[in-house]
Amino acid sequence: MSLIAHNLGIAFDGTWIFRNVSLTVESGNRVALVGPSGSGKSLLLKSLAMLQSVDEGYVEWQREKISGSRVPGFRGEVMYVPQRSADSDGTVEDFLSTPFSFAAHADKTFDRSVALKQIQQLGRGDKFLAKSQRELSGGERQIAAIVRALILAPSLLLLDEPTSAMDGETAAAAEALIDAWCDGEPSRSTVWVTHDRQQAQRVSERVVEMNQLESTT
Ligand SMILES: Nc1ncnc2c1ncn2[C@@H]1O[C@H](COP(=O)(O)OP(=O)(O)OP(=O)(O)O)[C@@H](O)[C@H]1O
Repeated sequence: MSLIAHNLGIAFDGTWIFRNVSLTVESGNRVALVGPSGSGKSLLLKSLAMLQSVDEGYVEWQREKISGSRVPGFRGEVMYVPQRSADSDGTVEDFLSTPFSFAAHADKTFDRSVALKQIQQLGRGDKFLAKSQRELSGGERQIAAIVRALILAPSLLLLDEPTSAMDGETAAAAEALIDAWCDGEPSRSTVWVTHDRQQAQRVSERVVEMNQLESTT
C-alpha cells in the first residue's frame, strides 16, 4: 500500500494554513508528524483520510486518485483517529461495534473478545464496555478511539495526538499496543501526530516537521 499526498494546500478566508505539502507513506512506514500548534497537522491528517477537502493538490492511494466507487475501500484501509472523539449515543461497546455496519467495513465482523483484550491491555476491564460513551473522560475516550480503529484492522492509521489526555502508564500501554499491532502485519503503517518529541522518536522511524513538508517549487 502507499499513500501519496501531492502538493496539498488548505486555505480559510483567503489565508493559507499550508500549501505545497507533499508526503509519501509506504507500506510498513511509521512516521511521526510534529510542528507548532496551528500549523495544520490535524487538517493534514484529515485531508490524508479524505475527511477534509483541500484547496490545492490531491491524494493517491495505491497510485490512484480516490473517488467514487474507490471511497468505501479506501475508508476501510485508511483510518483517522481523532484527538477527541465526538459524542455518540450508547455504550462503549456500541461505539466500537457500530462501524462494522458501515459499507467500508462490510467484510469485517465485530469480535467482542478481541476488543476486550485490547481494552484490558490499556488497563480497563469488562465494565468499560458498558460505560456510556459520552460520559467518558478525555483519556478514556482516547482508549475507546484507539481500540475502535485497531479492531477495524486498517492498513494505515492516522493518529492525531492519540495519547495526549492519558496518564503516563496508559499512554505507554497505548504505544505498546499500537506497536504490537503494527508488528502483526508488515504492511501496517502509522502517521502519528504528537507534541512530545520523545514520543515522536519512540513511535516512528521517521520524524517529519510540518513546515519541512512544504516545498517551494
Ligand atoms: N474549519 C475551519 N475554519 C477556519 N479555520 C480553521 C478550520 N479548521 C482549522 N482551522 C485553523 O487551521 C489552523 C490549523 O489547525 P489544526 O487543527 O490543523 O492545527 P494543528 O497543527 O493540529 O494544531 P495543534 O497542535 O494545536 O493541535 C488553526 O489555526 C485552526 O484554527
